[in-house]
Amino acid sequence: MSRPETDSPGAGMEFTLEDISDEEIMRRRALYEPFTDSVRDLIDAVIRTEVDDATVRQAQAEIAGVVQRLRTQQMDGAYGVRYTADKKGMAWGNAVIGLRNAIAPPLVLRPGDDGGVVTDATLGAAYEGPSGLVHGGVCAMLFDHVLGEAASVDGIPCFTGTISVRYLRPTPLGPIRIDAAISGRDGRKKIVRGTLSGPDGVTAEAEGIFIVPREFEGQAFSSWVS
Ligand SMILES: CCCCCCCCCCCC(=O)SCCNC(=O)CCNC(=O)[C@H](O)C(C)(C)COP(=O)(O)OP(=O)(O)OC[C@H]1O[C@@H](n2cnc3c(N)ncnc32)[C@H](O)[C@@H]1OP(=O)(O)O
Repeated sequence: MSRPETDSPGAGMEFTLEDISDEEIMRRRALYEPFTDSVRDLIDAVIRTEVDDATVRQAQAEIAGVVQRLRTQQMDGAYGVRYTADKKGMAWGNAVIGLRNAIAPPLVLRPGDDGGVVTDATLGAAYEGPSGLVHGGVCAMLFDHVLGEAASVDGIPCFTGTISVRYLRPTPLGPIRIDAAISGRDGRKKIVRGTLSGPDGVTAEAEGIFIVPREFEGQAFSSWVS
């Protein structure tokens, strides 16, 4: 299957116009959300299963059959960032928020009290680094996206220029929360700070410089459908 029409503000930064109705967005969400969740379950089951060797081999053959069936009709390349004519953004392949990406937790963001953004998620066995703890790279990835969303509150997507993470204490696997908000602005640059918390409080903090790429100026999204 070919991709929808591409609007190309710069190399490797394409947004793709796919003007579908709200009803069609809802239909796709209703179809793909449980589909992606079942693959998330599969990832968790593969990590934690203790069945015998024959059962593992049989499961592998069945999974290969499903993959073959799905690949009979496939888009070229990655999903991309798509948008409707009224500028609703759909980053459904995104590694952190992607509706169709089973490796995304996925994070669902909401406005914070301070003009920033907040998200709650549960990180299971697939996000492990040290035993029973969240991988440091996963923490950095989640910070990168959530701080980026906080920087993009006016609808114009910002790119990460620089981000630093201070790991204060280990983050246990399980429920987490991230809070982020803009702490300073300088032209196209925004300074954003955030915290990652587990059940016993803040475990890591991050600060980043997020920049509106010149090519994105004036290209605001109205909302982000995840
Ligand atoms: C509802 C919708 C939601 C939308 C929600 C969307 C959320 C998305 C969050 C995703 C976050 C990501 O993963 S983004 C993907 C990871 N990041 C990237 O791939 C970025 C790759 N780098 C680049 O594309 C570029 O280098 C940019 C865009 C960062 C900057 O390029 P540029 O625009 O040409 O910048 P330039 O004119 O040279 O400089 C502008 C100013 O920024 C400073 N500057 C430039 N680069 C950097 C840098 N890396 N770190 C610090 N500062 C920098 C310069 O000193 C200058 O300051 P002064 O002289 O003016 O003081």
